[in-house]
Amino acid sequence: MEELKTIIRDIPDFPKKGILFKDITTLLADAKSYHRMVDLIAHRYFGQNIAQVVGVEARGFVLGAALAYKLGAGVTLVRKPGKLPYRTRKQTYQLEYGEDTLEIHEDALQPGTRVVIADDLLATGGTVAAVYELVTSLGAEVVECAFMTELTFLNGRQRLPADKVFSLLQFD
Ligand SMILES: O=P(O)(O)OC[C@H]1O[C@H](OP(=O)(O)OP(=O)(O)O)[C@H](O)[C@@H]1O
Ligand SMILES: Nc1ncnc2[nH]cnc12
Repeated sequence: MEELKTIIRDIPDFPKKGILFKDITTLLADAKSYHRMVDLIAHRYFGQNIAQVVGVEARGFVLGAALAYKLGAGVTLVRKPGKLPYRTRKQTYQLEYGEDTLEIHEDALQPGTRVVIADDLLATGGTVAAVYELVTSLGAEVVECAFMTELTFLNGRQRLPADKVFSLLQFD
């Protein structure tokens, strides 16, 4: 895991002064590291009847789609406002460096569908808490929220039930 962590690049003061941005593009571009990261996360959910992976725009799509393919699941998109064409549910939230809104199609998930929510990074947890709310409001069952990386010092996991968070790489 230490090897995977070193491939992630730190960018100070992006997108705002005081934020240390974890740039995962370097990990994604490295074929061996990207495949290893996806394989390690997917392994956790084999045999668990995951029907859908919910990917969070935009970086969450890169993990979510690969994970869904490995698990034989479908992909459900949670997108930034105004991008989904059909009727949507919306949730506004705070994240480490601002405020945003996310949307899901109101017919995207059937009640009882077993889902994994996938995103690249857990920081304050505002984003994933909003996605969790959207997904559960449709009646789906969240098996777990899976992240490539977690900034543990921001305590984002406290925004979710204790048994619903998994991150592959942690930064203290
Ligand atoms: O835990 P939080 O404090 O909510 O922050 C984490 C979120 O921030 C980033 O998304 P961003 O909104 O920057 O979007 P992007 O994936 O489109 O770059 C990241 O991909 C997570 O979704
Ligand atoms: N520090 C950070 N680095 C990368 N993505 C983020 N999303 C929220 N906080 C972030």
